[in-house]
Amino acid sequence: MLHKSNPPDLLHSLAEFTGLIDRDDLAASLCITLFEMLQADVMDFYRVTHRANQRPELHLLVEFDQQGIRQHSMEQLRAKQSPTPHTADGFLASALHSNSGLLIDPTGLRVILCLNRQNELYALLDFRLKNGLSAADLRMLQGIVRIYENHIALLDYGETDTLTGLLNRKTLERQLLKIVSSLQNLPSTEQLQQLSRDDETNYYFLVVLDIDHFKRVNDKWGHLFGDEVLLTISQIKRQNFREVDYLFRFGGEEFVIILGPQTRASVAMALERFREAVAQHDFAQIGTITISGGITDIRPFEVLSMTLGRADLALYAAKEGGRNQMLFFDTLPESQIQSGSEELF
Ligand SMILES: Nc1nc2c(ncn2[C@@H]2O[C@H](COP(=O)(O)OP(=O)(O)OP(=O)(O)O)[C@@H](O)[C@H]2O)c(=O)[nH]1
Repeated sequence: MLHKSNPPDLLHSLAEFTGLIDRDDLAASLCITLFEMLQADVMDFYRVTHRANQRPELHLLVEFDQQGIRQHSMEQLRAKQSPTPHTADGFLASALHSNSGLLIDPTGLRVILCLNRQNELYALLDFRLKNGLSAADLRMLQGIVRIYENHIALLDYGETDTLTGLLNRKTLERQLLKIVSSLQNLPSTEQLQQLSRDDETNYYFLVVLDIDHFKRVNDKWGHLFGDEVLLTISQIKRQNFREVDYLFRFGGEEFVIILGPQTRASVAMALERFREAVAQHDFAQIGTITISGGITDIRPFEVLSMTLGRADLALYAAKEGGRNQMLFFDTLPESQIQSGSEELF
């Protein structure tokens, strides 16, 4: 039985969460709405991530019980270097593989809601109740889930670039801010501030990518062909990176990727694989296209323009050095950094 059956209160809660644009805040707000509405003992919100040919992974983002609410973000979980997915018990595991929107265990006191995004499982809400739910309660729950899913779809629409479907520039600023904030709360902040990078530690990296001689493509084949190249490269990018990597179209023919936390070597490997996949792709009529990239680590206490500035310097060096290559900022000679920094910072 619904604990809070007062429609104005429920409407107020719904209005609150549809006013939010941050997905972590949205998850917490949904939990608060439902926790207040149901006679729940415990409520857990899991984000589900997918990788090609692997089982979906669960990440516990919100825990709510009689002690209160504990909220985590994907960035916090990753920055703590504990991206280890949550181990699912039997009921959670069955929810991961079911197409149903709602699962109720035989006692009627444990319920899992499946939240979808673009026909893919996006999150699971697992709650334990004091009393079972009536048919009317279930319909109400399903309605709230649909409002949440529609809101996520609208947020996606506002955060993506229409041509490529990648995240847009506005979203990059917000995402970087979240990562930088999660880094500055770590005990190892000092080490992350140091300029030199070791091979074993995991860092976040930002990469700026630029299509080589793209103007020639537009000039020779026209903008429609140019747009097709942008689209194809975005698709190759999606196939080569994980769902948890952030892929942005920064503007025109420039792309940004945020990777991590991972080692320098694994970033180099992923980017090399992507560079090769583009270089080996046969672009209809046009033939071969290559890309260049500049890579830098993301440091605590810095703003986007500083991170981008370092990556841009490395990209510039990659172009100067013959294109079709990815360069780390910290491999540039001091003279190149000095002269570039004067222009950029
Ligand atoms: N088709 C298409 N072209 C775009 C878009 N945005 C930017 N461009 C084109 O991208 C080209 C960028 O050219 P430049 O910055 O001069 O550099 P480039 O030819 O790529 O050469 P390098 O970067 O030095 O290798 C210009 O011709 C822009 O018009 C877009 O959305 N669609």
